[in-house]
Amino acid sequence: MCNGRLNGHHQFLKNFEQPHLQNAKRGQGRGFLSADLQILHRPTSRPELFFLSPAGFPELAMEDALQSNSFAPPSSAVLDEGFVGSWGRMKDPQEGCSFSSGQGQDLPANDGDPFEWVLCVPGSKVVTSGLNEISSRDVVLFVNAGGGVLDEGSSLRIGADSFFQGGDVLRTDERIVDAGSCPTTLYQSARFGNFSYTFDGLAPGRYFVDLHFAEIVYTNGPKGIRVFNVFVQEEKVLSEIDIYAVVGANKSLQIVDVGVTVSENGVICIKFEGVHGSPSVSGICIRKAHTTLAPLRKEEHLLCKKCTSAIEVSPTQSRVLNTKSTVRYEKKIEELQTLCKLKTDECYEAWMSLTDANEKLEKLGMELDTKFFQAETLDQTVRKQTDKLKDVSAKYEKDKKHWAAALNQLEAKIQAMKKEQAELSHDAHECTSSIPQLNEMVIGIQALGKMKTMLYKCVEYYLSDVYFSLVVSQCEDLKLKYRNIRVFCRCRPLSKEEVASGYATVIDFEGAKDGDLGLSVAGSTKRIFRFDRVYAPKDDQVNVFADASPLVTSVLDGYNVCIFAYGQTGTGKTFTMEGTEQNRGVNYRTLEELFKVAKERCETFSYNISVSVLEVYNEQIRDLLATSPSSKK
Ligand SMILES: Nc1ncnc2c1ncn2[C@@H]1O[C@H](COP(=O)(O)OP(=O)(O)OP(=O)(O)O)[C@@H](O)[C@H]1O
Repeated sequence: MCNGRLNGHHQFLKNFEQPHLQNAKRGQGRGFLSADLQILHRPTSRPELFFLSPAGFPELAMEDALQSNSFAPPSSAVLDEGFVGSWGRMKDPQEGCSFSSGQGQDLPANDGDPFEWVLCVPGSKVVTSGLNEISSRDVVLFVNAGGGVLDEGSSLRIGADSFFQGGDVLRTDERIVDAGSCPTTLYQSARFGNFSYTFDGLAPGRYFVDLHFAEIVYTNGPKGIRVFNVFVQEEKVLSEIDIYAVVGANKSLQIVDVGVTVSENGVICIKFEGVHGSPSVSGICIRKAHTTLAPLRKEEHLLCKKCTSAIEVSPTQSRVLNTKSTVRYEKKIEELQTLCKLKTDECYEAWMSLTDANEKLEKLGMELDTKFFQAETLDQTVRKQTDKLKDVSAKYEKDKKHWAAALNQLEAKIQAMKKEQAELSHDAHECTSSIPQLNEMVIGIQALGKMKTMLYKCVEYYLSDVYFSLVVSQCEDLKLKYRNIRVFCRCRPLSKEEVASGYATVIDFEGAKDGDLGLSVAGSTKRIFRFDRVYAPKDDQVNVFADASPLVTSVLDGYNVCIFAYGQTGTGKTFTMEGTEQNRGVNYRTLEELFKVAKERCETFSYNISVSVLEVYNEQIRDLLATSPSSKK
């Protein structure tokens, strides 16, 4: 914003004598209308122009002012203590003009803020672009903070870091620029952290302290990352210094001529206090002040944070600034108090909300515990069930193996039985075809036909002894010859008509289960007839077929079988063989059994079944299924 010191000793007028200012004074540049204009130019990479006019601020053509290269930068500028007038400021012409102005002691401000200042001891100054040669004669002590001895052939000898308490060491190999007469290596090391220096053994008197800084860690900033205060003999000499903000990284920054008085104890104590981040220092130089210092004027030095210029202000200006600062800080305090109340309210609300949330959380925690317990119980149950399942699975696997083995054995047995059956079947066929007595069997059947006649006679003549003996003897004879012939006797119950007519049964079924049939005729002794089996009236169709069914299986095994019913008219032949639809007789049941067994054996045997229906009547055979009358016989 402004360059050099405004020392308030009428140099204002002196500067007016300088050629470049005279040019401006004379208004030789286009648009300079006021003869009382003072132009201060800061020779930095970001040029800014600072205009002062004790007799009212002129209307300037800013572009003209910027384009005017006729003036050289002054080494210092002046602001008179009694200065009453106008000021103006113009920033960075490369980025476009911005302009502000003010009146009288209302010095140029930075964005409306009166001063952002960091240097606060009288007499000291900031050097940002290298220090002029330091006279080694004046140097009492020079330490390289964080580093070793620096000689480098110059007359100035810088000692190794000492007299410090606390802190750590920083180093860099980066190149340091703008070190001036000091060796650049001085700035390549630093002491940082929580530290202080106590220099002792000094003769009482006045000294100057120079502080050397460089930002070698946060080389990309940002601003504000390392801000700190410096105290010399408990007096704050630097307030909120931000090295990076002032000079950037790897560049020297020096605060020189910090005046200090050493008392009888011979000690200079320098303390560093971090505001943001850790403080750091690269070097400390203590020089003897040879001249008797004039009594300190109550002036203050200000440093613009943006342009790093040191500004020396008078007590009057300082008072104005202090008042403004006080007002500003009071306003800020008020704002902060309001903000604080707001935050307190917010905190209370947040606290209430937190309490509520805690209660809910506690409740949820209890629910969680319950759920956890339930889950544990379920887990145990599941584990038990799993164990049981494992047992069952193991048992199942064992049984499976057992039954698989048993099945294999059974299959082997079945195979063996099938083979045996096939052999037997084969044998049976051979046997059937080679039965030598087949003709005799036919004769036997014919004999049975004769028996029919005899039985008729038996029944008609109430079974006379002669016939009966004949039948019995012939039966015995047939039994001996043909053991496969069985004779069953079935006696039907008396019909309703017979009962109504007063008939009574003459048959005694006492020995029926042994195959004996007794006839009780009045006036004569009881006669016994023997059969393979006798069916009483109470025996039904199922009982009768139970004895016939094994013969059916014999048929499918290859044997010839003949079942026929024989008897007097009305004795129940048709009922026994055919039966009724609801109560099937032997014929139907035989066919059912035939098909059933044939189906069971279908994988082993294939059967052809044919049916013929014949009527034998009066020695005549008639085909009941014949379609034409001629083929009936
Ligand atoms: N066991 C029985 N139980 C009940 N009723 C029977 C029984 N046997 C036969 N009957 C009945 O007796 C009657 C005569 O029977 P069925 O017609 O079967 O005799 P049949 O010997 O065939 O006669 P035919 O030689 O004249 O044809 C029929 O009404 C029949 O229902």
